[in-house]
Amino acid sequence: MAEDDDLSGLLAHLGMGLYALTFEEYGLRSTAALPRERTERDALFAELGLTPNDRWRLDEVMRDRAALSRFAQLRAEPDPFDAATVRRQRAANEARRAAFDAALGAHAAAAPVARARAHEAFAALAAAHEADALCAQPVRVLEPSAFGAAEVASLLQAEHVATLLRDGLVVVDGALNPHAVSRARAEASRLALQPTVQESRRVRGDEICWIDVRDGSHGVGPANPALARCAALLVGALAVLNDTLPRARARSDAPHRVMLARYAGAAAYAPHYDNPSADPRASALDERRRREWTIILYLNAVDWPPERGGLLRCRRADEAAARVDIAPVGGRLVIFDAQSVLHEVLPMAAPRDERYALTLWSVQRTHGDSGCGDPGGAECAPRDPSPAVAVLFASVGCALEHAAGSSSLAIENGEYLGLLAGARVPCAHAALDADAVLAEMRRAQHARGAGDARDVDLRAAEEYASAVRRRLARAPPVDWARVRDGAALRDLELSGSCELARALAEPARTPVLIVVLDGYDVLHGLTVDALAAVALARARACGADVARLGDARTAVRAMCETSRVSGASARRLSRADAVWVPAPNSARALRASGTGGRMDAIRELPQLSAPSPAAARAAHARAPEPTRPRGFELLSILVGTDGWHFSRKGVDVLLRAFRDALGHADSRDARLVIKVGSRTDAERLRAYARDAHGGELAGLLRDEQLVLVAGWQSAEQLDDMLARCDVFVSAARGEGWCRPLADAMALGKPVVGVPGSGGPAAFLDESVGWCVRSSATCVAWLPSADGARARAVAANEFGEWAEPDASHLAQIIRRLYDERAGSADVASRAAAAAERMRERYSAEPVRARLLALVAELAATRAGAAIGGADGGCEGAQAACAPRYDVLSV
Ligand SMILES: O=C(O)CCC(=O)C(=O)O
Ligand SMILES: [Fe+2]
Repeated sequence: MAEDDDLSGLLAHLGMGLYALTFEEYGLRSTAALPRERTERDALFAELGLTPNDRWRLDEVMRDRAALSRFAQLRAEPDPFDAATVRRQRAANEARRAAFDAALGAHAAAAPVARARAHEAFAALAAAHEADALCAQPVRVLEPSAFGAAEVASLLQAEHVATLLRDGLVVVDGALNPHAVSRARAEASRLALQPTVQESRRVRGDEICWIDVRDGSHGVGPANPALARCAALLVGALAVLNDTLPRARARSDAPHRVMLARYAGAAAYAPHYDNPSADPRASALDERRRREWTIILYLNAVDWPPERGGLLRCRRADEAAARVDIAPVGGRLVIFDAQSVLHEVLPMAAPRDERYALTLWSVQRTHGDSGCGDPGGAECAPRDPSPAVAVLFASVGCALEHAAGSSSLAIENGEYLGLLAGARVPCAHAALDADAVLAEMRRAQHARGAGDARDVDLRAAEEYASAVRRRLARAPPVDWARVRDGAALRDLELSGSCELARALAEPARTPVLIVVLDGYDVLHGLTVDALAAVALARARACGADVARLGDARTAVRAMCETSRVSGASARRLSRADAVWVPAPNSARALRASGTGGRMDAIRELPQLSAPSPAAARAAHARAPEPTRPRGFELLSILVGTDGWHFSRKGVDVLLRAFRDALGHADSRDARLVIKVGSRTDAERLRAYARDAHGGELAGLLRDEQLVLVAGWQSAEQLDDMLARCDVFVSAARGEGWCRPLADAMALGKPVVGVPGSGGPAAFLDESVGWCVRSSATCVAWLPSADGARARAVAANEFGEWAEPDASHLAQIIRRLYDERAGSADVASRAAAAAERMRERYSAEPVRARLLALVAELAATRAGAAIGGADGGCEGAQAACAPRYDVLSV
């Protein structure tokens, strides 16, 4: 009965939550969803074993509720916008509400079914998170280090390896002397460790950080020599193991980092496999699937008795009965098969006790990896050749943005190219001519006839092309050398003798050319087909094989800063074979915009946030200073201050919150530094601060608390600005990603941001920064910088973005100012931020993701949809005919 009660109680209590998720699954946006109170929700989440990521998703559902109540208010308020817009908005909201109510009715009638579905949905969520874990497990394959191997060789004997192969597990004691163990433990106890975000505390109670095997450093922190020595021991153990394994057994590689874990008191780790390949829910993309051996070194007292607890309990997969409990004795080395040994960590007896372990997971070699020690050996049997892929990044907007003084597209293209080139994938970059693309659009339309022009908005394309023309005429030629990783772009710029053409000419294999276009161009009116045709013509002009070009696949890198884009833009995007977006909010926005068939090929490709070593050092030198002789600096970075950018970046909210928090006599040493685009942008913002709201903000200018930095800043200068500030803040309403926020986190800066704005929800939460509360609001160009109430937009066109809570932001700013002498909380969130960014968005994980996407695209037949229900092609014709005619330009 208790169970029944439990169930119905849970259902009554959770019922709405379950509905919410089910609705979301159906693409319906729900209102009444989860318990209102945060504590209640947290209890519920804990009960369901949900991770913080799940919570974000569910909280988003909650925000929908806020959106609807805001719409209800709108109805009562005098029209803030023009009457027709509001009428359209209301009609859309009524329709949404009606759809929701109908669906709610249907689901209420089928509560048990809903519950079962919700469980499925949770399972799917869990699986999705494991896919996300791809980003959390970067792998850089090193040559097995010689350091440590010699000492390990005498330790790890042939009989140990025999035991390992027989039982899947071996324990080697005394791998490290007690003195070295206690030095490493002392270093470990000084590091800021964090719970993992993937698992709930119930599954896994330890706190961890990743240690660089070269110098024992953690994030941007200093080297830890004793830990480095332990890491070298682990790497050495792997090298010896590789040397001793029989020929038939595959070798595996050392990772570039090892995991330090601390368990305190009752913290435990539920039974699991370190390599989840056998788990049907494990995502195919989960990098943990590549784990071969788990090698653990314990850093505890050398006389740890079993009664003290904290035992590692292992079971072989095939012999459930053969259980072995291993005490975490200092200097003890445990090696086991990551795929077949089920194991758990038991709690310790004393609540205040602690236990440290350093773990290395060796990485299975994949097809095409180099480093195979014995080319004739059985483990080196020939494998499937990797597809011969060449990748061309082509963009109009890249040059345009550069000309406008903002270089983010150029930076990103440069970075992605750098990553591909580093993996020896032939690639190139082409800055396209907007007028050529426009001409191709006209030609194609003429050829097709006017009937097929649904998504072709020639007028928008013409406007865009002429904006590009005007801007480029005024700007100096693109100087790639000034762009971060510009060298990669410059060297790879498509030119007379290009590597791309050579790769495509390779006769032995069928190469696949993947053209990556910028969503920016497509959103502004250019079509994927026309962009691709011009890009391919460029490739042809430098000697690429025409017949093979026609089979090119296209991917568009796109992001959305609102919860929808126009239907026409979305349809244009959906002409690509895949759309790569930085974060889930863009995927949701595109799906919500009715993009049609190919939109199941939306994939996440995060941006890279890898600070230059100099910036990382500068930021680190700045962070722990106990006193701040030069006051307190809050930094924000904007693209521009025209109505759209001003509103989107929440500049009004930021200024107000800063004034409320720190515009007082006791905090005049605080400055808000805002980096804007051009000098005009700076002037506009200055005028706003002087005049808006009856001059309430003017004091910030008078007291020099508001500092504006305008004009081109090189990547180094931007890094330097980020490194120098005390806190980075974004008050944005809508973000596709928010690169400056991500970069500041990667530098280990305390950051404040608005997860509700979209992109930042992918990487910002309370464990790594400060989150400003927000509620959903319809997208409108709110009061622009020049004071005019500019355009309001039909909610149906752009949907919603976030309205940050200015008083909450002010509270956070004040608190960070008060704690600027460096509280443990500030330091630990900042360190966790650096670690998270390194785990997910440094070169290795982003490269792995990019390569996986390229491989996925290459594996599809031309014209076939990726990831579609049938996985087949859209029509026989599409599958057989080359997708593109190649122009002769
Ligand atoms: O610390 C241990 O004994 C094992 C920890 C573990 O199983 C893991 O981190 O995967
Ligand atoms: Fe484990």
